[in-house]
Amino acid sequence: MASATAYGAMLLPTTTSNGGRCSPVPSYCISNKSSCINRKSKGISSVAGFSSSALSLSHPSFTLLPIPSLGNSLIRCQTMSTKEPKTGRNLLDNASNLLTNLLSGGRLGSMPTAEGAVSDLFGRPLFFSLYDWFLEHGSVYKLAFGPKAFVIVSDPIVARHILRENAFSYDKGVLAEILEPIMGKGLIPADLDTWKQRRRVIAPGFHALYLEAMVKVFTDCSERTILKVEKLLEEEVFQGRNMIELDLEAEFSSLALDIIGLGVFNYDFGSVTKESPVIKAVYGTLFEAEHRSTFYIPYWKIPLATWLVPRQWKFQNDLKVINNCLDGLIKNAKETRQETDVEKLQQRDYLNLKDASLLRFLVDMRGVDVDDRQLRDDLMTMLIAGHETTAAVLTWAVFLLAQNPLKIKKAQAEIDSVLGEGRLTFESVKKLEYIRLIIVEALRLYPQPPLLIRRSLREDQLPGGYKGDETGYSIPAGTDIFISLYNLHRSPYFWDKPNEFEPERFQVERKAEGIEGWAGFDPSRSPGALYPNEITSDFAFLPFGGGPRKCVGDQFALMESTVALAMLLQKFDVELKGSPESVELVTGATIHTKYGMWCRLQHRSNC
Ligand code: HEM
Repeated sequence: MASATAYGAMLLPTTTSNGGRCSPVPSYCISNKSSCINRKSKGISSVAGFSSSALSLSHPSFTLLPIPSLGNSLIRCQTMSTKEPKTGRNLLDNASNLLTNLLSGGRLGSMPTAEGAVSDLFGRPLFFSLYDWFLEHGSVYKLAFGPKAFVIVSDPIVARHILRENAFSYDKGVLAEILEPIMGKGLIPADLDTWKQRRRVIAPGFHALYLEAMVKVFTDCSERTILKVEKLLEEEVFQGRNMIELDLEAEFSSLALDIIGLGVFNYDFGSVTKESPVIKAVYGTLFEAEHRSTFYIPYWKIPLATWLVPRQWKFQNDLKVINNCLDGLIKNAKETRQETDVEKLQQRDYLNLKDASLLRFLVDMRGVDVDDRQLRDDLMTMLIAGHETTAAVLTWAVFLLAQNPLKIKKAQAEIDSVLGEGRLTFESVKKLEYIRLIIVEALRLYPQPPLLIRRSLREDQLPGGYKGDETGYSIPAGTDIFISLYNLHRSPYFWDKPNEFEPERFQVERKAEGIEGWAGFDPSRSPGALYPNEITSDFAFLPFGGGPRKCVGDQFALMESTVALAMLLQKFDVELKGSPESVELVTGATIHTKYGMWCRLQHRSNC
């Protein structure tokens, strides 16, 4: 995915980069959105070549702005500030920066300014530039880009102010504009009044017994993936080979789709093993959402575009297929409604319910007679929000692990001692501490989405943050802000060895050491939490955002990823098919690969 509009990205071409590490010569591959769409392939490539059909992913809660694609240098050596500053500015750049200052940038007063050149969008990944500018200008700076200015925030104190302390002075700006045609009044793009009503109803749906029941859904679905791999391996053994090559990103995408369908509306897409018109429509919709987020003009608003532009026509058809499917599920749930108080709903015997889904919970809640349209928007939002993000976390966790065989062994040793050959349960998730930390460390290095988007509804005074202006920065109403989770999670001020894959880091307290206004990282600050979060890190670690708009599905997604990864490593050894450098990255709402995460899998050698 890519850049700046719908998911925050609006208007920029996607850049791609190699995902390799420690290669001396960075090389960037820039391509337009459509060519950067992920490929979903079913099956294996036994030695070379892989077949693929189009797929794309996106978590709609966010997305990026004129965005950032990861520069390979970002990934390379997992460090970022390595490139020569760009010096040459062409006529277009100068004109565009002049416009910026005239039209909007000037209103941001004394804030440090990074002058983005329009040519940067094409010449180097903007994401890489955002990190460089952070190191150069500090953790709150103005990015003057063309006729627009954006404020880039890479500091926990400032992020806390925007997301929690003054949360209702901000909305999702351009992100909401792009997602509204797809998600209607779902939580992400909803207006404040609708959001308040629906959040109050949806959040209690992710209660403890529901999550416990979901662990069974996670294991059942992961088992299908494991069986599929086993079967493919068996076929290879017949041919005298003991390993297969598989695009794990595509497999995780199917797995996450099956899980979200069952968990949210009790619908089995069965996408691990088959294709269907509904599955195709889901991927088609995600593709369009991603395209919108990266295109220069809101072409979908052009009168008659729906009828005249073939891709718009297809998009409307895809939406219709999904909506029909969701409408059928809603109708069925309403016909079998058993109205119950929330407290009683939360105490149902979820492990033995035929339908433990969130839809059932929402429909059965007493006193909430929500119309079908709103329910459909809620389901669509969660389908999109919960799918690609989780698939991406698993993909990057495997990418990082595959480069650290010792950490794979350590993870497998934990799995053996907790599970042996046995089946995973809710109780075992609690014991799989190292696997859980691998998941959060993957989210630290590859946050999904890498940026959060906000627009100020009124004038505000941002804090200066660490090393910033002591008096802070005043911003006018209408300021577009990007909280760069990527910068925040790799900030040298808040993390030791920020670019290294070190799951163990979360076990150790990190004192604030003179950083005024930041409480440091302290695992004991959130007693009982299974995973580090924005509270334990005081907003230095924000993979699910923070404050009132924090992700509602965070525990669902974390447990899902923990289960899927543990079950994979319980059975198989995994390595990358090619070098890490050959994994090209594409960014947008989430960070994904250009051609898939091709891995070699074989039965474990050490069990
Ligand atoms: C690893 C997986 C996931 C990640 C990294 C993730 C990340 C996020 C982030 C960062 C936000 C906040 C966006 C903002 O402040 O602008 C968010 C919001 C949201 N997420 Fe997730 N998410 C994940 C999985 C899920 C799942 C599984 C669901 C539902 C089943 C879900 C549903 C939502 C919803 C509905 C919101 C909007 C909340 C609101 O505005 O009240 N997400 N997510």
